[in-house]
Amino acid sequence: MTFPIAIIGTGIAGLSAAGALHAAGLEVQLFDKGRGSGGRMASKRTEVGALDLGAQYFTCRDRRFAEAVQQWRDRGWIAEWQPSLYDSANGTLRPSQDEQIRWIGTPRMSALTRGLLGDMPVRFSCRITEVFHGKQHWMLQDADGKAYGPFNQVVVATPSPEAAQLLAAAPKLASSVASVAMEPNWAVALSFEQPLDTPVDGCFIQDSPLEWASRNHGKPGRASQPDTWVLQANSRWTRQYLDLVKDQVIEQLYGAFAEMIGCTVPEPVFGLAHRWLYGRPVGNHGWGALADSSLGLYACGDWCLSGRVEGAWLSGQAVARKLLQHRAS
Ligand SMILES: Cc1cc2nc3c(=O)[nH]c(=O)nc-3n(C[C@H](O)[C@H](O)[C@H](O)COP(=O)(O)OP(=O)(O)OC[C@H]3O[C@@H](n4cnc5c(N)ncnc54)[C@H](O)[C@@H]3O)c2cc1C
Ligand SMILES: NC(=O)C1=CN([C@@H]2O[C@H](COP(=O)(O)OP(=O)(O)OC[C@H]3O[C@@H](n4cnc5c(N)ncnc54)[C@H](OP(=O)(O)O)[C@@H]3O)[C@@H](O)[C@H]2O)CC=C1
Repeated sequence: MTFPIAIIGTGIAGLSAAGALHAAGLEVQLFDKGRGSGGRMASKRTEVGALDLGAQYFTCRDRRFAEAVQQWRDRGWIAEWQPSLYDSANGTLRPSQDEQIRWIGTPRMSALTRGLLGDMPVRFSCRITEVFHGKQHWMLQDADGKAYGPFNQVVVATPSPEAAQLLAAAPKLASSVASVAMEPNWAVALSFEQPLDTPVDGCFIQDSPLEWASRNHGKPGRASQPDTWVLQANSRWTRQYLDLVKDQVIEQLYGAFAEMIGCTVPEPVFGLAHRWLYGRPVGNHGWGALADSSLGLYACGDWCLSGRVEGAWLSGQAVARKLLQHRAS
């Protein structure tokens, strides 16, 4: 008997895998602990509009990814962002324009994952805590003790530390997954009553607690928002202040931003902090995806390739290929 394939995680990796399996005629069932899709590409809805607190944009180097990106653009899910780019090092702010094409979801980052999800079946606000073998097939259990299944295969598309726990039924696979550590990042959004008097749309930052700052409302589709900026702390600073209360994180990163941006920065009228506990994988791996195909357990995510949107999407494609090849063999 055939049962659906469970996919845990509706970030870009999980949705890439789900789309490829669905296109191959297989039935999938998605789960996510979040209230919507996107994971680290999600946008937070706030009183000042939807804010991209995770991925800021994505670039495209792989030919297969380039084809998908063109389709997404044609469907209106993404648009090219042409920021006025700067860099800041040793307190010096300089223009740093380049030729790179940068894409963003429009009118918010999560528009892309909403589009990819389409009408595939999904259960949100459902934190899976266990993947276990029933009589013959895989079952899932959530944090409330509710069971789901049976499933023929399970694809775990979460950050590596969460995936390692879910894959405990395949110890060798779980130990490979657990070998990829992930670094945290604090992200802060600040809104100002009047637009800041600066030409900067995005800035790569060194020698500061911050590594990136960008004008959220300057991105395509977000013009109706007040002047809102997203600031991202580097992993070193984040590790040091991992448990700082949010108000203090906002205050400190506001201070670092005001020092860096080179114009008067009034008190913000809105501030929000978000901690990404598993923001960025340490190192790049050329794995594509990992699996114990004989057991029917699979894993994908940015941590299998590069810690970027493109790496996550490619990993989702790789896991789907592995699964389809095993079914065909
Ligand atoms: C602050 C920040 C800035 C970034 N900026 C960029 C950028 O500018 N450009 C770029 O290319 N990349 C950027 N990245 C990286 C990019 O966001 C990721 O590489 C990519 O989104 C990862 O996708 P994923 O599907 O592998 O994982 P995720 O997006 O993390 O998706 C995993 C999903 O699994 C769900 N999940 C986890 N555990 C469970 C569970 N137990 N049960 C159910 N669901 C679960 C989560 O809710 C999540 O939706 C950034 C990341 C961060 C944190
Ligand atoms: N958890 C995380 O915070 C996290 C952040 N990530 C950031 O994602 C972007 C995307 O990386 P990608 O390789 O797709 O884009 P870029 O080519 O734009 O940037 C790569 C790095 O190259 C430097 N860079 C690029 N353009 C410029 C420029 N015009 N001026 C100066 N520097 C530029 C910059 O690195 P450094 O700051 O010099 O170290 C870019 O970071 C990228 O910003 C990641 O930091 C990815 C994953 C997780």
